[in-house]
Amino acid sequence: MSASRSSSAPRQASAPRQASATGTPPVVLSVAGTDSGGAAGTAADLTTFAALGVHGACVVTAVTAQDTTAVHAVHPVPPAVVAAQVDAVLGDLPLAAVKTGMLGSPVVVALVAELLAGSPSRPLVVDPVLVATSGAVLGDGAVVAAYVASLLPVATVVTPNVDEARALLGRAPDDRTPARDLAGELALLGAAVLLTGGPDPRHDEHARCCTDWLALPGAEPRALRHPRVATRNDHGSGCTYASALAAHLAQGEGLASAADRAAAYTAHQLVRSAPWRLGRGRGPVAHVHPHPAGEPA
Ligand SMILES: Nc1ncnc2c1ncn2[C@@H]1O[C@H](COP(=O)(O)OP(=O)(O)O)[C@@H](O)[C@H]1O
Ligand SMILES: Cc1ncc(COP(=O)(O)O)c(N)n1
Repeated sequence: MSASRSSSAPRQASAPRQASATGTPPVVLSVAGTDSGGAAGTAADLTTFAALGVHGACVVTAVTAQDTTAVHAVHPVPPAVVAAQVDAVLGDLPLAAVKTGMLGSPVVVALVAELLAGSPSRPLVVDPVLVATSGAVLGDGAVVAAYVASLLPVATVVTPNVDEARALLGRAPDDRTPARDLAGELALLGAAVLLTGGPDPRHDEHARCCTDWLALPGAEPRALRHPRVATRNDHGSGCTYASALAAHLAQGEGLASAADRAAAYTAHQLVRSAPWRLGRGRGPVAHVHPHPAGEPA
C-alpha cells in the first residue's frame, strides 16, 4: 500500500516546537477511533488539540456506533487504510508529537509501533484504550499482548487507568496491587508511565482528590494529586488528558509539567460539563469553550 513502509525511517520534515513567526502551530497526530456521541476518541483529541493551540491531524483506526450509554457497534478500518493515512500525514506534515487512543487490533498496534515510534523530537503518547467508560471492550487479549511486545517499548509515555494497567501487567481484574506499584512495574516495560487515577465510582464516590502516578524506569513513582470534580459527565476524560499531554509535550514542555497541565485542563473541562444533561448515561467531558462574549447564563 505504501512506499514509505519499506523503510524503517519515516519520511518527515523537522517539526517546529513553538508557533513560528508566521503563527504556524506545532502539529500533533491523533491515531484513534471515532465516537459517534462526540465524547471520546477522535472528537476529544481534535477539540483538545485546538483548545491548546496545536494543529490536529487524525488517523482513524475504527468507527464506533457509540453514545453515552454503550458502544453499539465497532467497524475496524482495514490496516492498509490506517497505514495509508499515516503515510499521507508523515509525507506532508512535520509532526511535533503523536497520541494514540483506540487501536483495536494487534496488527494496527504493530503498525503504529513500526511507523510512529517515539523520539526526543517527536514524543509518542500511548493511551492504551482497552475498555470504554460504559464497559465495552475496545481491545482484547491479543491487543494487550501487542501493546506489551511492540508499542510500549517505543512509546515515550503510556497513560493507562488502573484497569488498563492491570491488563497490561497480566493481572486479574480484581488484583489489589496499589496503583503506585502498578505504575512502577509498568515503567519497566519501556516507557514512562502516567497511571491515571480518576475516582472509581464503584469504590470512591466521595473521594476529594484524584491521584495520578508518574513512574520512570528505575525511579520511585511520584504522586500527582489534584482536586476531584464531582460529576457523572466524564466520558472522554482519558482521551482528553492524553491529548492535552501530547499537546504540551509538542510545545516543548517536560513530562511532569505537561502532566500537571493536562490534568488541570481535563479537570477544568469536567467542571464545565458537570451540570450538563446530555444523554442517558455518563455524559461527555466538555469540548466547548467560552464564547468570546462570555459563557451563556
Ligand atoms: N472526577 C474527576 N475529577 C478530576 N479529575 C478527574 C476526574 N476523573 C478523571 N480525572 C482525571 O482525568 C484524567 C484522565 O483519567 P481517567 O478518567 O482515569 O482516564 P480513563 O478515561 O482512561 O479512565 C486523569 O488526570 C484523572 O485524574
Ligand atoms: C473511540 C473511543 N476511544 C476511546 C474511548 C475511551 O474513552 P472513555 O474511557 O472515556 O470511554 C471510547 N469510549 N471510544
